[in-house]
Amino acid sequence: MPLRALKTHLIDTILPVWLKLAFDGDAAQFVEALVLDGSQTGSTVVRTRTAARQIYVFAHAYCQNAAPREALDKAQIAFDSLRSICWIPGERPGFARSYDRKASRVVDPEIDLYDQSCVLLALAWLFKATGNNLYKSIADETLAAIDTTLAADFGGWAETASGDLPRRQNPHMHFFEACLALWETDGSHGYVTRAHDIFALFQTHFYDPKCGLLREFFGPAWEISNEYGSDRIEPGHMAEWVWLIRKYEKLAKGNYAQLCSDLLAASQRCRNGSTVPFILDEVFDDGRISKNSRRLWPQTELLKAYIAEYVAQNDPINLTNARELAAQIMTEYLSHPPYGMWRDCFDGAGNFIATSIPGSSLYHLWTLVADLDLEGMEIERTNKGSVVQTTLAMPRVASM
Ligand SMILES: O=P(O)(O)OC[C@H]1O[C@@H](O)[C@@H](O)[C@@H](O)[C@@H]1O
Repeated sequence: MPLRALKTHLIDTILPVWLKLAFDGDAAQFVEALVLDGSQTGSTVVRTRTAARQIYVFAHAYCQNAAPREALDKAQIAFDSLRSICWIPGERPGFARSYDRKASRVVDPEIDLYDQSCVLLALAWLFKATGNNLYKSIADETLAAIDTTLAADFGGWAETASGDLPRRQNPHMHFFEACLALWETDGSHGYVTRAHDIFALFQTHFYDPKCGLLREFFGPAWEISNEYGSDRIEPGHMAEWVWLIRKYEKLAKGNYAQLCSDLLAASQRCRNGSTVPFILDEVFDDGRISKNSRRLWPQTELLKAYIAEYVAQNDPINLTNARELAAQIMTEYLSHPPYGMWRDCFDGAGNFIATSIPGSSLYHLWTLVADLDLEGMEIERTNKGSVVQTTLAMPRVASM
């Protein structure tokens, strides 16, 4: 029962182990990454996005009754510390991109839409977990900062305050994710409007219907050109959009079944051989491999897409794919020492090549199981493979 095993492993083992090993009590902050033996002896620089994502995980897990003891306290302390160090007030406000958790000083003052988005996601769930209106008002302040500091021509937001190129879809995707979370947890008009705006941007610029692919990089007015790297495609993001669009579809009461099915098929094709269950980190739009490696996070996004498609369509193929991929993720990425950690990256030949255990992957693992309602998804089989419980009940997705 691989989906159940994965969910159990995440909640019973990975969350408590990570909370214990990756929270630096002296600095009141999570780490960017652990070194391969599971210790904190690496760099003390933390990206705002990584800190915010870990805060989000434990706040959301608290709401799902899945959090270890002290998780919400640590998430709140970490948010206080993040805000006190990284918030840059003034005419162009926002959260700085990274800081040194030991020295309590900003390292990279750039204001990046990606970081603001991860902070908003954390705030949505801190607000939901605690009911404290302070988090809601900081979310509104962050949204206003995005509109002020990252205002851009040609639709969407500038990805950075300095307006560097190429333009990127990825920060907009995470802004979309945060707006959906705030739509669900708070329902404020501003977040609903932004979610619609970003989805419109997806339809007009990010998704290229001519080739059925999601573009990552663009020119200043969303031009598609190899000069800006528009030929580089990330299969994990195509799967991630499937999961997000299925969430949006429910909130906005739309129907994007064909789009989701096309995106998932495009993502699935990006493998190094048809028998390999894992997708690659990056390919070119003509199918050539541009990065012959596979991190953990694209695999969790592919699994989320299979599950989202199964839940939306009750399509047994997606359930079979989900179970098989869950089993492979457990075996390849999650079953090695140090206990409760993950192996984050492999090369094309299957060699383990990660040099750290990045905290950003905890977010991908958690979002995989957060809404996973196993009822109807795991069927007991006898040793001979005959099905004991024969009906595939339509799974319920836990509401927030
Ligand atoms: O590369 P790090 O920061 O570990 O992030 C892990 C990945 O998270 C995903 O959500 C994507 O947005 C990727 O672009 C990103 O690479």
